[in-house]
Amino acid sequence: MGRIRQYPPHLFLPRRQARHTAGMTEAITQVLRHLAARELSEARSTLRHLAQAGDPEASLLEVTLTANGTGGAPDWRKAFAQLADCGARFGGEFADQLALMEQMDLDRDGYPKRLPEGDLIDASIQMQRFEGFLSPAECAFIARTASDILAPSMVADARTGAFKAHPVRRSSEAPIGPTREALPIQAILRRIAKASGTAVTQGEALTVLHYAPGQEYRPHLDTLPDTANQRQKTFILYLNDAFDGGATHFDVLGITVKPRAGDALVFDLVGQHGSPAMAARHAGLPVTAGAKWIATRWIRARPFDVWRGPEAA
Ligand SMILES: O=C(O)CCC(=O)C(=O)O
Ligand SMILES: [Fe+2]
Repeated sequence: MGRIRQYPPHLFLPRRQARHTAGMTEAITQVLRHLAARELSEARSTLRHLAQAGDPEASLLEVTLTANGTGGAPDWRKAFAQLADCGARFGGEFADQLALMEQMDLDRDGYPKRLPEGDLIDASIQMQRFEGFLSPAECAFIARTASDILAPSMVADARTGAFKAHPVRRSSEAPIGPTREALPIQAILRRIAKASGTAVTQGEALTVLHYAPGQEYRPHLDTLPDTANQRQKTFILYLNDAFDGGATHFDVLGITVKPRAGDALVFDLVGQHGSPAMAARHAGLPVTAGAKWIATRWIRARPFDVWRGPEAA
């Protein structure tokens, strides 16, 4: 429903850490200014200086941007080595992230050593469910990465492109932008890529969605009406199940998927000739009690650069 013409600015804001000195705060602000202006290599060199001076917040951001290739070539191995080094020096968030990744059985490039196994639910849109795709700690980490920037979901007006609230989509959401893609998040993005048979570069920013009681996402197609790089697949992560209602319902196929914490669901959005598959129409049914948390990765036909904007790639 509607085309997403621009990302909200908070997509590019890192989650702030509490501990740093006044001088460091000023320096980090400089980095944020570079990022906002898309001066990515300038941001990286300022970060390098700060990290060398021993600033943990700058180091954490540098690790993230090194791994996802912001302002330079992506380098998981270098980023992981820096995270391990900071974990030994600072502990805290660095050590927590390393501990989370120790449970993941990753290869040297951050990919899972084994392919997650899915169950085929429907062959016409290659719908597969993965049981236990995420651990409880991973679910919590994803939700926590975006919980401070949740904002009401908006839909772009098809005529003017202006964002506005719309009853088709009543939820809160927050994209996990490139500055928030801590290594555990990037490892999960690689798992999603492997499970969906796509490249990690094809994904849009992983988006956390939160539904309060009464909220829903009415039947819709995830394909975009006007794009040169169409969405091919939707990958949904169910982060919790302590709520009533809120199933994912495919009205054309007559299939209802009951959310279970840690499960994942993937399905094709387009048919053989690249046109939208009506069978993929789906809804997030109204939540009747509790809060529903999911995260969605929409996967494009070709590489997609979040920094360059939704339709630049
Ligand atoms: O909330 C759901 O179960 C479906 C979410 C959805 O349609 C989407 O993220 O594209
Ligand atoms: Fe959807």
